[in-house]
Amino acid sequence: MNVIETTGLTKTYKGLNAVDELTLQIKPETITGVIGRNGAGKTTLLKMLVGFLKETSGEVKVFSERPFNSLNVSANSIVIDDQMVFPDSLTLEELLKEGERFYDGWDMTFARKLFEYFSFRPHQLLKQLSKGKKTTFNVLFGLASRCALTIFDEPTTGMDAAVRKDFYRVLLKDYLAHPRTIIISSHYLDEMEHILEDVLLIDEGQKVMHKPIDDLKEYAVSLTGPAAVMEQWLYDKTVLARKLSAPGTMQAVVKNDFPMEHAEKMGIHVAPVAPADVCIYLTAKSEGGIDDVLE
Ligand SMILES: Nc1ncnc2c1ncn2[C@@H]1O[C@H](COP(=O)(O)OP(=O)(O)OP(=O)(O)O)[C@@H](O)[C@H]1O
Repeated sequence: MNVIETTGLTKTYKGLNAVDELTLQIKPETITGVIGRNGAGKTTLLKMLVGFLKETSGEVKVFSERPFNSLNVSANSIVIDDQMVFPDSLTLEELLKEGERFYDGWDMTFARKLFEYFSFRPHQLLKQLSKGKKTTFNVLFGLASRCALTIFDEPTTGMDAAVRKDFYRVLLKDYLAHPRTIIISSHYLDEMEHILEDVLLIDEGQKVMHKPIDDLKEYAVSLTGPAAVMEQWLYDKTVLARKLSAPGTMQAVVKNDFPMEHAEKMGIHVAPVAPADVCIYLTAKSEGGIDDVLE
């Protein structure tokens, strides 16, 4: 049975559908990346999944229950984001103890190992930490909770590259040892694609695609060749983007649903397109880029 099921899920703010008729299913024991441009509706969706926000219409079920006001959903899920609110007066050590008290699956040994590895001190207060260290503590808290549904919303904001790398590594290792349903919303798909099983791409509140990461890796290819040949070749292809890359040469990104040898025979060079780039092309607002603004 699915851990998450939504049908026509919608959240409206003053006439704007932040999440718009979203229908989706997430299986247990998967790591799903939620990807989308700024304002796509990621946070709004994630907050509805854990019952922080009430849906405007449609249906959302988590562990077969409507999350809003559900004690069962709140005891078995956690959202890690930069708006996590912990009591100001508690030390980091006391916060770990609160985590242990609240979450049945909390692993204090694991929490303390991470605590030591990231050089936290027991008597520190969260508000005294730097931005990156605060995020790291939040992530530690989320990992140690071992919640059946663990959601990280932009978890790496403020972390330096080395800590981000550690985070992906410890998340994957801990997930393999203790499988659970994990959702990560992030703008860094390229950094974390190796830990994902599925990708949910949303744009303007709607689902653009929900696929295994391996399918996304093969979703599109980049073609480069003489402009005249390319023009002809592209007429029956699904073109995600195209541009003249040099005089007489055209580059295009197209859906990978044709035999590549045909293109190569025409003198067209075929190259893979990274999943992060596929997501950018699929949610691009127009054919141009920032350079057009400067012209
Ligand atoms: N409390 C609110 N009141 C009014 N509009 C809101 C509110 N929260 C979010 N929105 C709007 O809903 C849309 C989706 O916002 P959301 O925060 O879910 O996007 P996001 O994909 O998480 O964006 P980002 O990547 O920038 O964090 C945006 O247009 C945002 O302005």
